[in-house]
Amino acid sequence: MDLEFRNLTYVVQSLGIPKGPRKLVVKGVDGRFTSGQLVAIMGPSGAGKSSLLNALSGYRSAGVTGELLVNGQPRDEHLFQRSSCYITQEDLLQPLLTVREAMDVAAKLKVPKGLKAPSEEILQEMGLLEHQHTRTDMLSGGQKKRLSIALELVNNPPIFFLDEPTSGLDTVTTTQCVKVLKQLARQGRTVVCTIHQPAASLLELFDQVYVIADGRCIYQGDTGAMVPFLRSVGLPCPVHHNPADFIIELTENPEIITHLSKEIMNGKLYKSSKLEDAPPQAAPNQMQLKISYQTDDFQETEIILSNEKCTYKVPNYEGSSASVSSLSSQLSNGNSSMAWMKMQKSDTPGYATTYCEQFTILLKRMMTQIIRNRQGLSIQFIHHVMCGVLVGICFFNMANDGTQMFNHLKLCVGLVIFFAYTQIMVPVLVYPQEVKLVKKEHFNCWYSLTPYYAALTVSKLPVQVTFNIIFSTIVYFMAGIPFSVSRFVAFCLIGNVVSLAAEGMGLAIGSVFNVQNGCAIGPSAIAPFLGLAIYGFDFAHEIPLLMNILMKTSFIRCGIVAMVLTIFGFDRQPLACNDMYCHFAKPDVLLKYLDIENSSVWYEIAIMLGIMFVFRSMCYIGLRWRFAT
Ligand SMILES: Nc1ncnc2c1ncn2[C@@H]1O[C@H](COP(=O)(O)OP(=O)(O)OP(=O)(O)O)[C@@H](O)[C@H]1O
Repeated sequence: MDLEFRNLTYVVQSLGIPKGPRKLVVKGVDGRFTSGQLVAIMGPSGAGKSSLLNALSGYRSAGVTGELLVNGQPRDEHLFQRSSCYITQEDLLQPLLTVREAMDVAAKLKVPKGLKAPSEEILQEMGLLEHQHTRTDMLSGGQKKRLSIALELVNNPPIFFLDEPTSGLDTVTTTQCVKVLKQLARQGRTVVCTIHQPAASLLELFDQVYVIADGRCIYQGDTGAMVPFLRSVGLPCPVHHNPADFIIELTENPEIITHLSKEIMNGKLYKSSKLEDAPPQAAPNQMQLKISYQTDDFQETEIILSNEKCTYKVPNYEGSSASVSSLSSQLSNGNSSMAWMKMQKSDTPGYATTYCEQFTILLKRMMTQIIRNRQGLSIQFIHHVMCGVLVGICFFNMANDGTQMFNHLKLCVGLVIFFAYTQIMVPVLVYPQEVKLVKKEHFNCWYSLTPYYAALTVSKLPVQVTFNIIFSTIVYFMAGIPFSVSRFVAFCLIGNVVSLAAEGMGLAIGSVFNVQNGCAIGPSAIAPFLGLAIYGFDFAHEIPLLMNILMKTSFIRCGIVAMVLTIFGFDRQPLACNDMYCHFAKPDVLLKYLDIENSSVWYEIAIMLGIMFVFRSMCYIGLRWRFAT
């Protein structure tokens, strides 16, 4: 597939706020990347390489304007997303799975039922077959990079975008990696990657170079034509100097950037080494270097030479009905686009599998990862048991003592805070990395967000609920709360609902705001809810209406009220009184004193579930919105 862009501009909000200052990072560039070519986007740091790649691939869409054409036709975003893949600079691989398992999950999600993905061949080609039983987190940097490529190869997309695939790799591994990319390109794919400053030997492996500086294109053309171009504009590259180093050194001078950008018409021109290599008599003037593309209609592209015109038909973007025998043969015989067309036949628009299949595959993957995370499980187990025993010791056998009214309240508040803080830490620690991974997989059309979100919620429940029940049981019996089935069930249920609501709040803040910072502020976001809860137990004064309404939004308050109602409700008998007079020995007195005698445990739990639902919906919408921009 040929990719063409015209007057491409990318504007970002410098401070990340909608009405904040804007910065132009890609400045109306043109260019064209053809199938079968390995293209390097080069430039100094901060030039806009990643921004250009993100804009071209669709990984970023907010702030991008300009014309994007695929095979000469305007780009259909959904179709393009399905036909391309984006490999991030960071190796985002699912942890705790072996190479083979990761490949199998990718194949199940990306290849429609009935078609067999050539996982074995791909692993063989990528040199990973002997490491197929190694866990992804144990692989070396180069192997991780090759696995990232292998995972995307299972459905054989015709366009590959890679952001700095060689960063962090040594020279030998870098060369191996670029050779793999070259092989992919030779099989008929369009492979575009950003690269910092390649060595001369590495640069030669690229077919085409696109150099960007200060958001403008300063060179576009065949790799071999770069030095002659620089010579022709009065900037000869010294002999024995690496051309990549030389052109990047030139960008230190803003005037040279302007000069080169004008010469290459900000990417409208393509420098061909064939024309450069042509004998002087075949090039009577320098105009033959200036080639531009014009599309009169969606079927033809005109290449205008100095005074001659040649026209060629572009292949049809929407597809072909040609049948192909087997996918693996297509992989090796180079008919990448055809193979891809065949892979896309599925009942679910946009995805190779149905939502139900996606949910099942993802749930299985998540459960496997949870079970294999022995260290995490052990830490959680010890944490819950230790905290349960400590809380139990603090309030040992107090639950039936009519003189301990304040300690009873402290126990209820303490329990709710424990459940809230324990769960809100989970998004803080895990979510930022998880979101990056999901964004990559979702963007590369592995699955939709809905089944992912459903699987995420369901997969965590068994472990979360089990640990909460362990903690609750220890506290319940150590504190000496009288046993009744309904009281015990409500006691355990409250803990779980509070923790789910707190986790939902952490996820919602993380999704709506920046994921890293959002998750980090999650724990402090509990504080206002706690404040409202404590304010609500103001025995002396009338609570103003506004505060009353705000208090209703505090899931912490709901949790505490439900906890008090559980411990002192359910027809509880009067508490033991070892003093002359115990004002709160009768449970009804305490409930009346707290002004909650008319409330019910199930009502408070229902409100908490409602709040949890709102938080989790916010998280889902926030994620959707983030991924869409
Ligand atoms: N979301 C953003 N908000 C603010 N500035 C941004 C954003 N994205 C990119 N920029 C700015 O745009 C410019 C280009 O960034 P980009 O990451 O594309 O550069 P790069 O050429 O890939 O650099 P490097 O090689 O160092 O990764 C930089 O000055 C960067 O600070």
